[in-house]
Amino acid sequence: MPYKKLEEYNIQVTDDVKERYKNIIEDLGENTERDGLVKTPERAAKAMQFLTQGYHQDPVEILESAMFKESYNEMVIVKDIELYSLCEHHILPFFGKVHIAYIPDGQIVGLSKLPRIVDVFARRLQVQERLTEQILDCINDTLKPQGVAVVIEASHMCMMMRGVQKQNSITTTSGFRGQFEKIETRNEFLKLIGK
Ligand SMILES: Nc1nc2c(ncn2[C@@H]2O[C@H](COP(=O)(O)OP(=O)(O)OP(=O)(O)O)[C@@H](O)[C@H]2O)c(=O)[nH]1
Ligand SMILES: [Zn+2]
Repeated sequence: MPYKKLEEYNIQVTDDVKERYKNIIEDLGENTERDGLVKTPERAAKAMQFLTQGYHQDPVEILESAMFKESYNEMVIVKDIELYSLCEHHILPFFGKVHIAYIPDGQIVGLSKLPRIVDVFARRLQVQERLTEQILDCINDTLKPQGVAVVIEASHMCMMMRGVQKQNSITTTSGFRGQFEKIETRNEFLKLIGK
C-alpha cells in the first residue's frame, strides 16, 4: 500500500521506539514524568515513523498507477516541489525545493505522481546527492522518457543549528539523463526554472 495513513502506525514499532525515546530524553537530562513530556516519547515515535515512511512505499508502483499514452513530446516541468528530508549523518532535517523535468517518449505521467515520489525518497534517512539520483533513476527506468532532469536546492539544519552554524548556505545538486545531457536542452530547462 503506497500511502500510509496516520492511524496505520505499527503498534509494535511505536512501543519499541517510545521506550527508547524515553531513555534518550532521560539521558539528555529531562524528566519524562513531567506533564508536558509524558506523551512525548510516543509522539516522537510516531513522528519518526511518519518521517521515514518512505521505506515502506513503492515509488515505481506510484508512477505506474498513472501513466498514459500521449504523443506530446515537449518538455514537462514541475518546479518548486517542497522537500523535507532527514540527513542520515545527524538525523536532522534538510529542506528546500525540487525541480523535475522530463521529455515524454510516447507516455506521460500524472503530474501529482512526481511530488509523490519525491516524498517517498525524501521520507528516509538521506544525503541530498543520493536523493537526487534516486528520483532521477526512478523516473528514467519507469517512465522511460527521452530525458529527465532533477535539481534540488536545500538548506541543512545540521549546518545551521550546530556544526559550522551557517544560516544562509544552500546546497544545489542536479542530475540529467537522455536528452538533458545535451547542453541546449539542459540550458532550456535551467532557464525555465529560473537558474
Ligand atoms: N555530501 C553530503 N553531506 C552531508 C549531507 N548532509 C549532511 N552532510 C555532511 O555530513 C558530514 C558528516 O561529517 P562528520 O565529520 O562525520 O560529522 P560532524 O563531526 O558532525 O561534522 P560537522 O557537521 O562538520 O560538525 C558533515 O560534513 C555534514 O555537513 C548531504 O546531504 N550530503
Ligand atoms: Zn547532517
